[in-house]
Amino acid sequence: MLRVAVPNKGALSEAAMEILREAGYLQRRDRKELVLVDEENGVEFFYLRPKDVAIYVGQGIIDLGITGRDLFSDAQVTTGAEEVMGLGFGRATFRLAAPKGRFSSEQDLAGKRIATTYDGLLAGWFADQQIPDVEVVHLDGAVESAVRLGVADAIADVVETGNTLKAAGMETFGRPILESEAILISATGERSSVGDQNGADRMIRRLQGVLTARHYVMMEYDVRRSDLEAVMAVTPGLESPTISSLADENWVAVRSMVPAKKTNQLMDELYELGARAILVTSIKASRV
Ligand SMILES: Nc1ncnc2c1ncn2[C@@H]1O[C@H](COP(=O)(O)OP(=O)(O)OP(=O)(O)O)[C@@H](O)[C@H]1O
Ligand SMILES: O=P(O)(O)OC[C@H]1O[C@H](OP(=O)(O)OP(=O)(O)O)[C@H](O)[C@@H]1O
Ligand SMILES: [Mg+2]
Repeated sequence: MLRVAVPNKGALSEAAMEILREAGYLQRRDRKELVLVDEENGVEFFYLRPKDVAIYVGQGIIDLGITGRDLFSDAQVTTGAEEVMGLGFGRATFRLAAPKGRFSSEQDLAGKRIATTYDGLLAGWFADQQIPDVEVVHLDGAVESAVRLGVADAIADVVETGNTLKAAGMETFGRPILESEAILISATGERSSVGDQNGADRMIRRLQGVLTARHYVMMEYDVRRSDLEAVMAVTPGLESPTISSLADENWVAVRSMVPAKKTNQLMDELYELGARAILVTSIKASRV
């Protein structure tokens, strides 16, 4: 049976269960359940702390897991697990911050103390940046208070809306350290490998299908044959658009998948290139 780790609480938990449900897997109803067996799909789900997911997968105890890119990097599991794909939710940026006006670049942090819950990730980054004598102070949360309370000179934390920093009178500075989102990781290599490779491949395909359905729409329109080349350049589709003939042989119908975010911009462009009867429908499910 395929073994899959899912965050049991925190920022990624609900959305992780939602994407798995959308992909046709059974998920727990009760937040206290630690394991759930989906007999029909041959998958055993383990609800674990998001930070621990990389450790279980890296040791080959679990085949696939959902975690944050920042958490994966922080766990420093350099062998035994790898990122398979971004899952498009739980987006946040891991950044440096300090009281307004105090620092302007990461280079200002030589010899300073930086508080964070992600000390593995941060220490690795400072080493890469060759900024000397930085002391990384590990805290378990509420790091925004660390500077005011005198335990650090600056902090590094995940920023989503920026509201928490603003409320604490702080601002980000320096280059962003990591763009994070929820990711699917897989066991790899000698020490660990996926037990049920077919089941894993199927789950990856299903999740890719959910992402396509979420991020693409189906666009259909009619266009004169003579304008076909121009409009096809605007909606090339994932592989190639479908062209069907119409009763009027000077016209054709085109069907193509396009990024949902670009819907209106593309409709404007197509209209200006002569396309008419432009229709957009959402995709409920897909296997690409
Ligand atoms: N607003 C947010 N706050 C915290 N983490 C976020 C946020 N948005 C996205 N994330 C991502 O969620 C993951 C952190 O989840 P985790 O469950 O450890 O944090 P949490 O929701 O703050 O829970 P906890 O209360 O245990 O700190 C990281 O990958 C992080 O990038
Ligand atoms: O940019 P924002 O949208 O404000 O979100 C980011 C904040 O949310 C998280 O804290 P959380 O509420 O999880 O508390 P914690 O520090 O105890 O983890 C994170 O650690 C930041 O503090
Ligand atoms: Mg938190």
